[in-house]
Amino acid sequence: MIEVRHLTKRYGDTLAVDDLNFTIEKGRIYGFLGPNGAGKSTTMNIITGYLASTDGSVTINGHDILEDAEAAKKNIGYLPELPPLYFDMTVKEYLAFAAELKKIPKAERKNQITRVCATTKLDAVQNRLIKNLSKGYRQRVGLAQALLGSPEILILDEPTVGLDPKQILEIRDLIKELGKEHTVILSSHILSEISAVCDYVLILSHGKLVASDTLENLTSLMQGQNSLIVTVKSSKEQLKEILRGITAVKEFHFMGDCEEEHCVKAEIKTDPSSDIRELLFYQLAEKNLPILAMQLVRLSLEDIFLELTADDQAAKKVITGTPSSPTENADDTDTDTTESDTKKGDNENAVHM
Ligand SMILES: Nc1ncnc2c1ncn2[C@@H]1O[C@H](COP(=O)(O)OP(=O)(O)OP(=O)(O)O)[C@@H](O)[C@H]1O
Repeated sequence: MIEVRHLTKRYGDTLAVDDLNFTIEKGRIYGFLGPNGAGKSTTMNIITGYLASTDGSVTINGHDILEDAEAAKKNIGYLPELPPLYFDMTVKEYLAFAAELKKIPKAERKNQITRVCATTKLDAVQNRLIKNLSKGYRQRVGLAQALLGSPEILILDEPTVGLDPKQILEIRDLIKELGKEHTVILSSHILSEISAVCDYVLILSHGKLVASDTLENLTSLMQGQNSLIVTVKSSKEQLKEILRGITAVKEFHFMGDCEEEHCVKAEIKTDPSSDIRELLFYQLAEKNLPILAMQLVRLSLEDIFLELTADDQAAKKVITGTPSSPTENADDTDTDTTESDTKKGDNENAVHM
């Protein structure tokens, strides 16, 4: 439906969008997630034909957004971050004006305006000046404008920014409703927003795509990134020997100083499906090495989002498609640990946290 290939945008020296590739399929609500400045608005402006790319292509239902702009744009309804509303017009006047700009045939305009006002629940304020509407209602006017012409795809840039909590819930409900009839792409820098509304997530960081998957898969992938933090009364060598013998241990590293004497603290990463707590307990007990503390840490969607978008390293960790995709980072980025180790004979490609 939408094919984005090698999309790149430079503003002078700033690389705002860096070789993006993704496909948007019909009938889903896509979340475009990333911190401020990640390149979300730039990408949306290019997809909707408001901005030219430096390189790469965007096709919408087979129509190139630059070469076949009119046919491509017919498929898209766009709500920009700052909708271009005319405050001195009434809602009805503004929608009539927008319908004309979209070249909707005159005979169809009235019906279309009635329909979009009903969908966005604007009936009661149709004759009010836009400047007298609340921000939530102005956002509905922007949405109504996007719905004119019955486009298959709706692209909404930060649709809830600046709204109060009640208005946010109302707009989210409206977007979910619209998702039943349209393919929706929604950008946000708020994770909870994406989790509440979308079923597929594209995470952008520094202009690059760092994750692309269903919300369900991303969540299970994240749950797979469990780690265990243990404090054991032993030497590093003794604990290393035991951890190297447990197949489910993918990697481990020693953490800072222990409060107790003669003990070590380590963070251990395991296979997604394995819980090694009991096994570790018995093996340590067999060697007379008491466990002083053990804590299972499950990463939340938020932790992963922060990890993926935190810094330039994020661009090297790409998660796409399946929950089993590797998330290894080949760089040694350990900063707050005193020593690190990986399984399988300190494989140079293996990673620690
Ligand atoms: N017209 C412009 N001229 C120069 N640099 C720009 C321009 N527009 C955006 N940028 C830069 O491009 C990068 C991406 O910006 P963009 O607005 O696309 O990000 P975003 O993810 O939408 O962020 P936000 O949520 O803050 O809108 C940023 O570094 C921004 O400063």
